[in-house]
Amino acid sequence: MNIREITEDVFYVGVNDRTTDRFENLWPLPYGVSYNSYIVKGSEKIALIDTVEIGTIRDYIRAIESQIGDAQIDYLVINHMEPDHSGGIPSILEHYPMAKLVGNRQTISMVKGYYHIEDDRFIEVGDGAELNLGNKNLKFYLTPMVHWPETMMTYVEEDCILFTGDALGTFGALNGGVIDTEMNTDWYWDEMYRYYSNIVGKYGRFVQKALAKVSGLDIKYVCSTHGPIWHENIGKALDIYNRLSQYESEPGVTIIYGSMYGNTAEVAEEIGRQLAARGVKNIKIHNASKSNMSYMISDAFRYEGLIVGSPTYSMQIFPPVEQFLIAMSTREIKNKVFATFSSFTWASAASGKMKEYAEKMKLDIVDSLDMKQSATQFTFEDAARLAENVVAVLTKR
Ligand SMILES: Cc1cc2nc3c(=O)[nH]c(=O)nc-3n(C[C@H](O)[C@H](O)[C@H](O)COP(=O)(O)O)c2cc1C
Repeated sequence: MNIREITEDVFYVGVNDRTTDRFENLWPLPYGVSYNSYIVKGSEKIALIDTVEIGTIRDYIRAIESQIGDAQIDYLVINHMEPDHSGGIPSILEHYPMAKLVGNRQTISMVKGYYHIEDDRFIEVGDGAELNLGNKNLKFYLTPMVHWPETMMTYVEEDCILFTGDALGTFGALNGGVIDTEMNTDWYWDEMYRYYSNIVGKYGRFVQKALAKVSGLDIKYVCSTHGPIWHENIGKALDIYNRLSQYESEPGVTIIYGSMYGNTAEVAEEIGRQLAARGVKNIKIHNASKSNMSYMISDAFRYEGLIVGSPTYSMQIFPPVEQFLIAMSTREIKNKVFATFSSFTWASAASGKMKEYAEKMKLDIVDSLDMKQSATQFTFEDAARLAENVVAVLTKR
C-alpha cells in the first residue's frame, strides 16, 4: 500500500507545519497548517505541482524521493508564487537540475524577482495550454487574483484531478489522513471560513470568475495547497467558497465592540440578550481589544448581521474597533444587516464616524444608539429596539 497515492501515479508529497505561530505573521495557527505539493507521474515525464515553505524542505525532499527514488523531475508547475509554496523552488532546482519551471508570464517574472533564476529554466504557459507527460496530460487555467495576479489551476483529465492553488484551501495541518475520505473533516470547516475571509476575502469576484472557468470540468479530486484533498466533500467546499465570494452569509449576528471601562460592553451584552430573546441562535460577541482579528473577520463574513459598538476616543472610533472596520473595508465587506452602538462622555464622535464609514462602504445602518456616560433605562430600551429592528430585517431577507 502506497500511503501517498491519491490516484494511480499521482501522489501527495506535502508537509505539515505545527511550529509557525502565525500565518503571514498575522493569522493564528492553533491547529497548524499544511503546505501541499503533488507528484504527477506520467509514462514519460514527471511533474511536481507547487512546492512548500522553505523551513520544511528536508521532510519535503524525503517525501518526493520516497515516490520517485532516483528519477528526475522534468517539470515543476507553479500554480501560486506566494513564498509558502514557492520557497522550495531553489532547492528543487538544485536537487533536480533537469527540471523546468512551468508558469505563466506573471509567475515567471515573480520567480526571477524572488529567486534570481536564469531564463533557460522556464516554460511559459498561457490559458488553456497543455503539457504532455506521456499517458497523462496537464492543462492550465489562468485564474488571476485568487489571490495573487499569477494564480492558476492545473487539471489532469485522465484522473479528473484539479490542482487549485490556494483556492478551496483551509488552515489546519493534516493529522494522518490526507484525503477527506480518510478523516473526520468536521473541524476543518471553521478553519476554511477563517482562511477564506482572512486571506482571500477581498477577491470574491475573482474567485467567482475562477469557479466559473473550471465549472465544466469533471472533477473527482480537488487538490489545493492547504488542508485536506477534497473528494467526497467537493460540493461542500465549493459551496462555502461560492457563498463567501458572493458575500452571502448564514443566519446569525456578530457583535464587535470596544470598551475601556465596561459601559459599552454592558450595551453589547444587552443587545446580545435581546437578539437571543428574539430567536437569534448564532450570536458571536467579540471584545475587539481581546479577540484575535482573524476570528472577528471570520465571524463577520460568516453571519448575516453585523453590529459594531465603540466608545469615543479622542474624537475618533476606539482604535481596536477602528482596526476591525479597516479590515472589513479592505475586504470590501457588503451585504450585511448593519447596526451600530456607541458611547461618549462630553462630545460624541464615534457614532458619527461609524455613520461616515457605513456611507463609504455603502452599508445601510438599520439602527444605532449613542449612549452618554453609562446605561440608563433609556439605553436598554434603545438596545431592545435596535435588536428588534435588526431581527426584523434579518427575517425579511
Ligand atoms: C483617552 C480617552 C479619550 C477620550 N476621548 C473622548 C472624547 O473625545 N469625547 C468624549 O465624549 N469622550 C471621550 N472619552 C471618554 C470615553 O468615551 C468614555 O470613557 C467611554 O465612552 C465610556 O465607555 P466605556 O466604559 O465602554 O469605556 C475618552 C476617554 C479616554 C480614556
